[in-house]
Amino acid sequence: MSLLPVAHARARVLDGADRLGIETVSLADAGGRVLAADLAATRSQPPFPASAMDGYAVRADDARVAGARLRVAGVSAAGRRYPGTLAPGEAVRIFTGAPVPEGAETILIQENAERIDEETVEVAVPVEPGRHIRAAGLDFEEGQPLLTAGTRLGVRHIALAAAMNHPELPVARRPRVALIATGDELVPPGAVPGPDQIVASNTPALAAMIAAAGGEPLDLGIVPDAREATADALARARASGADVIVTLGGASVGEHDLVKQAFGDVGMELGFWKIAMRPGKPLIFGRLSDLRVLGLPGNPVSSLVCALLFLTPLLRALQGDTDPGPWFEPAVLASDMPANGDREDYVRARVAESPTGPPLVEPFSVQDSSMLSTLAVAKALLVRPAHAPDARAGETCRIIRL
Ligand SMILES: Nc1nc2c(c(=O)[nH]1)N[C@H]1C(S)=C(S)[C@@H](COP(=O)(O)OP(=O)(O)OC[C@H]3O[C@@H](n4cnc5c(N)ncnc54)[C@H](O)[C@@H]3O)O[C@H]1N2
Ligand code: MOO
Repeated sequence: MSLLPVAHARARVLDGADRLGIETVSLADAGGRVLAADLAATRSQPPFPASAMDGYAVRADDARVAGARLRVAGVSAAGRRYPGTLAPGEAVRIFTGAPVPEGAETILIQENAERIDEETVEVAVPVEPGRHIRAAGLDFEEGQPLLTAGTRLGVRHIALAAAMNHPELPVARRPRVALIATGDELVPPGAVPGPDQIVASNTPALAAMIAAAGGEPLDLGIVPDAREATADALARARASGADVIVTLGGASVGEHDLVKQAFGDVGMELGFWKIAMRPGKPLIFGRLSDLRVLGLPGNPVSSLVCALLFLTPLLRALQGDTDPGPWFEPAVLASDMPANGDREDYVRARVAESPTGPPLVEPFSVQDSSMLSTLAVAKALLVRPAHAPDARAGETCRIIRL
């Protein structure tokens, strides 16, 4: 049986995935959330012509020659404008961000002026018209649409939204993801493992990945390798209000790999099982009415690589993110690579940046899917397409940054 290609598998997981709902959050809570509506400026910025420098607001004709003396008629400060109109021969002391008074046409910076006394300033270096004045609306105009629905809000977007005077923002509801670890051998971090046991590392890793992708992880603990216990955990996951259920382990073909059967027990419609990917071949995907269910392989690297390629794009799509990833970049092979088999390979690699072109990528020599120590220091996954012929150092390739 030929295995399902990775791109087809991802298309099935993402099929119909759309924003789940909208809620309003304050700017302070908006970081990392996905904007759910287009946002227009409620005001122009700056709302008035503003000085970009500390100095003197003057008429253009009054500042053309060095030595000209002007009468200081008043002060315009940020937040408190000079109320009058500048007459010929007058200057107004002005500060950065302050409204430029009526009649003023340029700003003489204070380094180029000499204050003679309380009432008089002298032009030391002449200044051309229009210097250091920010026109009203230079940054943006009232009504201008500046942020679009589907944008994941970072620091810069929050700054802009605040400047547009939106104290709260409509954002996508966070998808809830129930996590179920399966395996008789697993104990939670911090417990004392028995002689045949290991620490379940996948749940905390997945929880961190889910949170970083804007989701809400719900840890439903570890269940033993038993079909009923797994089906029972799936029922609990459904009852918890999860949007996505993720199981960890038990996806493969051994007698203790019961997840697919348990999915069947609770009525899951199978989307696929087994894909042309290394690591991650036994990945399971299905649907339980509105819920999406991903059965990730238990090997820690397989689990995390599958989550990176399938779960995080799904979570982003469920927030209406217009660019859900994964994101590939060009790179250059630092060493030769053998021909690839029938599974698309995601190879842990080091990356050396190059000042002149794409980065150089160097695969780790050992790629066992149980090894978290190399995953932790890898900077990228090098993507080798299925059936790729052998490749030489210097050839281009694609990577996913970690
Ligand atoms: N005869 C075959 N055997 C296997 C095949 C196959 O096609 N034929 N596929 C292999 C591949 S590829 C993978 S990947 C693994 C995945 O198997 P499972 O999803 O059933 O995973 P488990 O057997 O439950 O566990 C595998 C491995 O990972 C450890 N594990 C499990 N859960 C966790 C966790 N939460 N945290 C840390 N480590 C975990 C577990 O102890 C095992 O060592 O199957 C191959 N076998
Ligand atoms: O595909 Mo498994 O995930 O190779 O180790």
